[in-house]
Amino acid sequence: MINAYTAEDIRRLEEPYVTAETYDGSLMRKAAYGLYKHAAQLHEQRADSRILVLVGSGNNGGDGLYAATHLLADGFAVDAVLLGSRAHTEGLEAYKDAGGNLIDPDSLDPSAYGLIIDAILGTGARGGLRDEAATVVNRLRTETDRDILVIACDVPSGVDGNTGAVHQPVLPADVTVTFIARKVPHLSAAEHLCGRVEVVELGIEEDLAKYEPAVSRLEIHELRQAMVVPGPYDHKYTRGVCGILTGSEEYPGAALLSTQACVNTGVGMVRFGVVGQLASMINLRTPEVVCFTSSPEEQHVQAWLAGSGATGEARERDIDVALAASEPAILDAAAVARTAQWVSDNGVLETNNILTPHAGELEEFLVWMSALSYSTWHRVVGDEKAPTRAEIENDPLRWAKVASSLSGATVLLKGAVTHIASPDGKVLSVRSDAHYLATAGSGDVLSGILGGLIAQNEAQTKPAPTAHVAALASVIHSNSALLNNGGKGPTPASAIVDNIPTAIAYLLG
Ligand SMILES: NC(=O)C1=CN([C@@H]2O[C@H](COP(=O)(O)OP(=O)(O)OC[C@H]3O[C@@H](n4cnc5c(N)ncnc54)[C@H](O)[C@@H]3O)[C@@H](O)[C@H]2O)[C@@H](O)CC1
Ligand SMILES: [K+]
Repeated sequence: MINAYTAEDIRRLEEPYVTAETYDGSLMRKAAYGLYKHAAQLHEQRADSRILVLVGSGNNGGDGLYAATHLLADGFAVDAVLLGSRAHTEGLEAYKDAGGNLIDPDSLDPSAYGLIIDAILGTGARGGLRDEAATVVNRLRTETDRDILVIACDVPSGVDGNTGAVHQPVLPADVTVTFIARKVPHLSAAEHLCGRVEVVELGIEEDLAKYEPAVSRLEIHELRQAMVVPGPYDHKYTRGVCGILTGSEEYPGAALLSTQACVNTGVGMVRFGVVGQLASMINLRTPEVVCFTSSPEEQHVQAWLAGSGATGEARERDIDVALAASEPAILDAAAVARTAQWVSDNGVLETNNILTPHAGELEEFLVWMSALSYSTWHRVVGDEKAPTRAEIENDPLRWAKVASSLSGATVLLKGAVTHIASPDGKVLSVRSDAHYLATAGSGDVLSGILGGLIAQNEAQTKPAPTAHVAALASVIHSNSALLNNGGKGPTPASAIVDNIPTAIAYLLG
């Protein structure tokens, strides 16, 4: 498991060391040395060009100035621009003593540089870049699209170290060098702005045990543990049965995609609750699916999937059956908002149920929760109003956690970085580089994969933790898209579905 902590917790961890009477500045020296080493290595790709260091007023700028001092000693051509109201005194002195050059922001010529060290704001930032710093970064942003590499010190400046919220303008980094441990932005909303993350240890990492990670990422061996692989004595019922109540006459595609995605996970059987004319369509596309027309309560399944493309009264009843069932349910699309009403009438769900909203659906869910379950809302959120979609997108970690806490269910909040929050407060994230995934139908495929994987786990005596299975589903979804032309071209939902078996085979190694 790879863990990330809030900037606040890391500051708390450092505090006793940096405020000790005997403190000799060694933490910053180690941090700056690590930054310098990575900068020198990255600069190899831009040999013969100059290095520009953007320096802010705090210790992040101090790291930048000390790293620049090391680079000067190695003979690199370095310029620094001071962009804060002041600069780290000893760092600036060391830089000047080494013959370091300070340049005026107005006379900055971006074309001279092959590498920028972004040391304007770190974990002490409040809000985004302002004034001259914002102007300079805005100018450089257009250049970095072309040919300048960027190394961020701790976090790309303008990114919130506690939440990952992005306050533009931000220089997207090729590499981010952070200290002690990853911070929230490195595994959350701002991850795509951080580039490759390098952690430099400062010798006080043992103290991390005193802090809870804010967000974690599963490694490949942990993902594999959540995958149920059949053995010689398995048969279709030991492999899990997933009951699917998706699609409608209005949206038949959601039913086609979710059932086929589920079948492609290797689940023992998919039972599909028919509405209208869906049976023939489903069976033409995926003959493996077993359709039923009786009440879902009469079916024996290990997991339910409901909500995707579900409109009309029959599907509304189906969503309520899935919510009330003792088996775990994947509650997608229309079922997300319905869950808010159900929870206010019946109390919270079990952890093994999974809500799978995108930010817009989560907004709707939270608006309903704040209106229908006000006392619970107040206990969890306080006096704050329900967030807008934009606010959720800027702090997905927090709002996924809130939704999980309010509903009792596991919440998988979809995005380029997907967050999976459990009611115990733990959050996993999954990064996807398959940006072509953002198309209609893609979510139906994810819900189908999730239904298949949950059903397979539930058929075991010891199922993997729900959040781990959700993370696995998200990874398989993204990898299935990447398998389509390496993710470099469009990946319609149908193409993702077709790649699921191969993505699973690759993941299992
Ligand atoms: N505490 C330590 O000993 C260590 C700190 N380290 C570095 O120090 C950084 C944290 O240092 P600081 O606490 O000084 O914080 P920062 O360097 O992030 O900056 C804080 C300074 O910027 C100002 N500021 C805050 N928000 C601003 C905004 N939006 N626009 C303009 N100015 C703003 C503040 O008034 C303050 O002067 C870390 O990110 C890391 O790079 C490392 O050297 C490791 C050791
Ligand atoms: K920075």
